[in-house]
Amino acid sequence: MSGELFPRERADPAPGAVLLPDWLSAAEQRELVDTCRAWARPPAGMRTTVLPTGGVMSVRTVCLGWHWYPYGYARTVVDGDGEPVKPFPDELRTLARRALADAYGEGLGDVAGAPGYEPDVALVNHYPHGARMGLHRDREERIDAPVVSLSLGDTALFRLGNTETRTRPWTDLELRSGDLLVFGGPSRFAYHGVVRTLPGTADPALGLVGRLNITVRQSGLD
Ligand SMILES: O=C(O)CCC(=O)C(=O)O
Ligand SMILES: [Fe+2]
Repeated sequence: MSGELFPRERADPAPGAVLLPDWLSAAEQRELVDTCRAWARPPAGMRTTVLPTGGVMSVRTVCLGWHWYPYGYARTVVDGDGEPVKPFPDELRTLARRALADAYGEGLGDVAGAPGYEPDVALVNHYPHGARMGLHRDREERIDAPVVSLSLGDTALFRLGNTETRTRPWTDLELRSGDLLVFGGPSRFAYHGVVRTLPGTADPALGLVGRLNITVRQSGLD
């Protein structure tokens, strides 16, 4: 982001987890926000998710490729309008492969599922002011290929925990617009969540109220 005295640096908060700040250019961010708007439109558009406990998630979500619901994947929006999920776009496949190459570099060959990455699902979450996401694991996927996460809009306070428990140790990371976070290898099934977002921190030129997060994944389903 502009106004930084020193460039924000790459971080390796846990084995297999890599944060690349400002990975997306301003133009790429604007384009992705526009594309997310198109994905969010019905049919199979952005919806509110109700958990089996009856709780309502504070983010709103649209899925591509496979529809995530608590807790599984389907080809149609089984907990919404029932329409077929929108296809997983080639542009996200290309972007996610570039993300793994940049995050892991020469170590890519040692990360489970990173060589030959074939992502086929994306979850696009919109965080209005006040939204958060409790600690959870992304575990509806059948394989351990990395998750690629892109952040747009308001800054988030993201908590990366451990694979065993919902409790400490964890590392809190600031995810700003344009940041890339990859979690694969030993971090693939780590607990994680969004503690809060910081309203009004996005560049107004992005034209986005709140925060968007895109996670790209490989489901292992067919
Ligand atoms: O918004 C984020 O940064 C994380 C989203 C997430 O964990 C998920 O969609 O499963
Ligand atoms: Fe997640």
